[in-house]
Amino acid sequence: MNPAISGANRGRFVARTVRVRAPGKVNVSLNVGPLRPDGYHSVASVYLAVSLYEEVAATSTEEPGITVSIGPASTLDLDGVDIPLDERNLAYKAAAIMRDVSEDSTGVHLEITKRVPVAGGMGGGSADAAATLLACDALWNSGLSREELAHLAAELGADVPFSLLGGTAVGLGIGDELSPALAKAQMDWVLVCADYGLSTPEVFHALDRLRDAEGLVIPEPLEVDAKILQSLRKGDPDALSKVLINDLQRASIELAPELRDTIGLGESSGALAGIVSGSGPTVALLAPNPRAAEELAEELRHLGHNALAVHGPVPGARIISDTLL
Ligand SMILES: C[C@@](CO)(OP(=O)(O)O)[C@H](O)COP(=O)(O)OP(=O)(O)OC[C@H]1O[C@@H](n2ccc(N)nc2=O)[C@H](O)[C@@H]1O
Ligand SMILES: Nc1ncnc2c1ncn2[C@@H]1O[C@H](COP(=O)(O)OP(=O)(O)O)[C@@H](O)[C@H]1O
Repeated sequence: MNPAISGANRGRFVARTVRVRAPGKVNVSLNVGPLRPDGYHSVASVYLAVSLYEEVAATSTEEPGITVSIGPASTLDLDGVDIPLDERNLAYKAAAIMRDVSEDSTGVHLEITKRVPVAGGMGGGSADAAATLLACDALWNSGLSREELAHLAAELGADVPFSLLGGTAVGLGIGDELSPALAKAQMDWVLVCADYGLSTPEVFHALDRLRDAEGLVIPEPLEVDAKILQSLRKGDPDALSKVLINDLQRASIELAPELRDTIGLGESSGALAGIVSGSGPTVALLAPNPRAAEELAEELRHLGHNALAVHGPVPGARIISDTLL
């Protein structure tokens, strides 16, 4: 039973806050197949969870309903950035789904601490959804297994199951059919964040247009290059740098041509290789070691870029505190 309405507290509402953090991701490889009748594209991707985290604090409220706010500890400049706080917010949607499957649900307020660039190709909204699923599961004692939560996650978006799982994983289907992959060592990256976003569906459409114009037909089933998994398994950044691939990259560059320069600048400043993360516009630069990543980030910041050293793999969504107020 929910501690807020149990035992000594019966009859008196006691609010409880469950705080969860969930990572953003980089697609180390992303192969994209043809457009499917349901509007999605089949993909084969290797996801890597990186040390840039969203946090969701879910607080039970006596008033029924779901409310969402952006927390003051957010590190993004959110001026002019469009994050809906109503039922269109992915965290709101996740809480609504959990409410439907929980017997002991209450009202809930979700405070999101945003650190992953919005519409940046790093799955920030998906991390909020994954964190909210886990937080509401705890808050309402729903007792769902990780597998059941992953099922609900897939209803919320292609990237949401991975933020729940974390680590390194191969994603097939639309990216939601996950198999964990081994990664022996941490890889070091520098994320170069843009001050604008790209719409994921628009980037997929741009790729379709480019391929149609070329008459390019992608054979299926899609597969992940075994060399990607070998280099991750060995923890060999040099080998990994030679096989990074993102089919969406040229579409992102078509919509935001300066991304090509950002990758070039990173590579000429010491990165082993650079790649657009997912649909972009965040650029992920692979560094040979943690120190090189810090130095590269510093150098790029000096040149006026918003650059951040991170590492991965890191774990998926985790509860970090659970407090009765
Ligand atoms: C491209 C990727 C790579 O990991 O990440 P982002 O760049 O968004 O972070 C993902 O495939 C994005 O996943 P996610 O952002 O969860 O997508 P969803 O909300 O489910 O879908 C948004 C829209 O993107 C397009 N979409 C998404 C996934 C997919 N496999 N094929 C698609 O065509 C569809 O137009 C869909 O309506
Ligand atoms: N919790 C949320 N955080 C960020 N964006 C959200 C959220 N909920 C809905 N959105 C909408 O989803 C879009 C894509 O968000 P995001 O997950 O940050 O990007 P991406 O799909 O590129 O990884 C945003 O432009 C925003 O309008």
